[in-house]
Amino acid sequence: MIQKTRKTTPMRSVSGGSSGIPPPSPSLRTVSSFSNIRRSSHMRSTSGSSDVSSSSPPPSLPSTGSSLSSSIKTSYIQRNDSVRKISNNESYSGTITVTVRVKPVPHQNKEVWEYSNFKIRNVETINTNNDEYKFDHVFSPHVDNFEIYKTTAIPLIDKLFTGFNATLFCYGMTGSGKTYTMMGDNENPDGIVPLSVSLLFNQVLNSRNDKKYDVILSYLEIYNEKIYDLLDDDRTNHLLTPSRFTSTPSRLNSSELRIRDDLEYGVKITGLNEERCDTSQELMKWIKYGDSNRKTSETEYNLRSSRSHAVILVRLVTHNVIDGSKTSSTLTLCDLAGSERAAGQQERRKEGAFINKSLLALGTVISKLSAESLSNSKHVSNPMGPPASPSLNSNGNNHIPYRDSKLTRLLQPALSGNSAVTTICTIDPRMETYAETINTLRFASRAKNVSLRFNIKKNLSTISKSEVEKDKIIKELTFRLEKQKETINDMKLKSSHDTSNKFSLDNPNISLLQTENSILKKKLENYENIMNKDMIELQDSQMSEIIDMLPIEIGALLENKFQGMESQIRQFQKYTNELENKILNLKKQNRSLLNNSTYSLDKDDEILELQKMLERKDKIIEAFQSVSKLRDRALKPISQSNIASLPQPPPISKSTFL
Ligand SMILES: Nc1ncnc2c1ncn2[C@@H]1O[C@H](COP(=O)(O)OP(=O)(O)OP(=O)(O)O)[C@@H](O)[C@H]1O
Repeated sequence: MIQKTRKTTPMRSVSGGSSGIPPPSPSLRTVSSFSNIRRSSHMRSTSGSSDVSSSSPPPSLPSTGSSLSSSIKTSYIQRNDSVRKISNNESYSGTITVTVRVKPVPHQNKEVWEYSNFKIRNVETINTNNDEYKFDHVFSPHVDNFEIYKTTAIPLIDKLFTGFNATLFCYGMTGSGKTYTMMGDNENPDGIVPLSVSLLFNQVLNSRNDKKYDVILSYLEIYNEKIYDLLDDDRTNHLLTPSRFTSTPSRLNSSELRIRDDLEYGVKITGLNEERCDTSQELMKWIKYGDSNRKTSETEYNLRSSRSHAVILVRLVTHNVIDGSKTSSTLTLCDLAGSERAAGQQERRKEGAFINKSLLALGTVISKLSAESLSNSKHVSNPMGPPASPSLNSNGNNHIPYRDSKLTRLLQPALSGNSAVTTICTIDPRMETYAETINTLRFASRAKNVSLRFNIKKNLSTISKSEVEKDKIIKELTFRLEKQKETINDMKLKSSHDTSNKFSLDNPNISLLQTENSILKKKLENYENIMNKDMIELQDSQMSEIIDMLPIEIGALLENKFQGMESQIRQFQKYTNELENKILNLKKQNRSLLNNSTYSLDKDDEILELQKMLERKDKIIEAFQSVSKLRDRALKPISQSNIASLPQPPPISKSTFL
């Protein structure tokens, strides 16, 4: 495999001196946590000191290349002034902060924000024809990004600096202004993301001397229910083609990342690149680089619509110089893809289906959390009622279907209460989008009910020694594996050019390396399995993902086949049990006849004949069952969503059958 070509700059320690430790391979991927990414592929840090290997974006990207590769990085940025002090065990609890932003429409009367279908009553209230919705803030169309940033993002950055995770996501139909809110546009480039990044670095640079900070960026997208790294170098070469912003799938080289549960951090994304940034400009260049990798195409309502959910993760690691403690908090900024009606083109329809499916999953999660919160608050407000249970909703059902989509899996830690959460719901007020507006308002009002169930905990550094050691082994093995793959490739290449056939493909050196390589691979898998404590669960979820990906007809067919088989097996078991009993009885009778010296061989033949006959009948029953199941299926297709919840068939033991 060809090694990635990302450049590295010399490492520097806190004091500015070089550590002498070689930088990790830029192709190494790390295991990162969504809510609390705990390692950087380009940073090694121990308490009090750190060795940094910084990297710059690939040189092929003109806007990000030269200035970054030449920039000198320091490991920690000194603080000069005070950041609000809070104790380490302080916790925060609250509800999701919900704001609604109405997109301007041409020729709108700027005095009265009244549309044919709804009215902005005041800064907190929207009235539709039938309902009244209350939110934390309602922004009229004339309000600019800066105002929205002040109300929504500044409080989150404050939280971040006091050690809490903070999450902000934009939700709304396609073209309603999510990307505009998050990133701005060419005319107004200041969206929430650049403004927040700038504030964050401002705080870092003006902080007190007793704290040092690392700011580490990851950027991913969820496209068609797959997670991709937007900072992945592998994507650049083939993505920098004219087709980048078309709907042609362009992920030939980039690999899908896996998400897994993690006891400590909620969820982790394996292999996500991390970039340590020292300035807001540097961080924004990486984000722009990631944006250029993001999937966009044209929808009915947006010429350049985001076809993926984009998630920016900015991790702030705070090192307390005085007591040596380390706190890590993550700012998560999500620009979700917009919901839309079915598109004409097949590729687009598929994208739309995935987007709608994941937004539906998010809606369901929010709805369940909302019902749960309301139910709990009723219990709390009624002292005579049953005690509030944080994990049960009004139906006594505590299942929140986070696993129904990658998006909800990613947001699970935040929505389960390990982060302060703000959502900005954007609406396009035109009559033609009324149905979507109502959907968005309903989503927003449910989100408003969600109280973050558990107190949001600060993330003090608690990585165990064994975890660190395992990580180290995995890194080393991965590195060796990559190196050996390279050597094998080199040797193969040489052998194809070498007329003396010194390096022929059956060269023992190559075989030896290949064997060694497969052993390394096994070792690596083994270690990854050890790390991956919930491997079985993951495999289950992978299975259900595969089922989810299947076209609905195949899903329904499989489901019917499955049910048919299940029913047949049950009937077989029952039937053969009866047969066994009959035959046992006959044998008993025969034995007693034998004892009475009246035994006849005819009886044995009768039993055998009976067995054969029953076997034939089994087959007939089986055929009947298949036909009847197929008929049932044709008459009443079963929805795909039932597939996952089907019970497992009873175990079949050979002895059950004759
Ligand atoms: N508040 C606003 N003021 C001015 N222009 C806006 C505003 N909101 C959106 N727009 C413009 O509307 C168009 C669509 O907006 P945007 O791309 O942000 O929508 P979106 O919700 O991200 O859509 P999608 O889900 O399809 O990606 C853009 O040209 C954007 O500049």
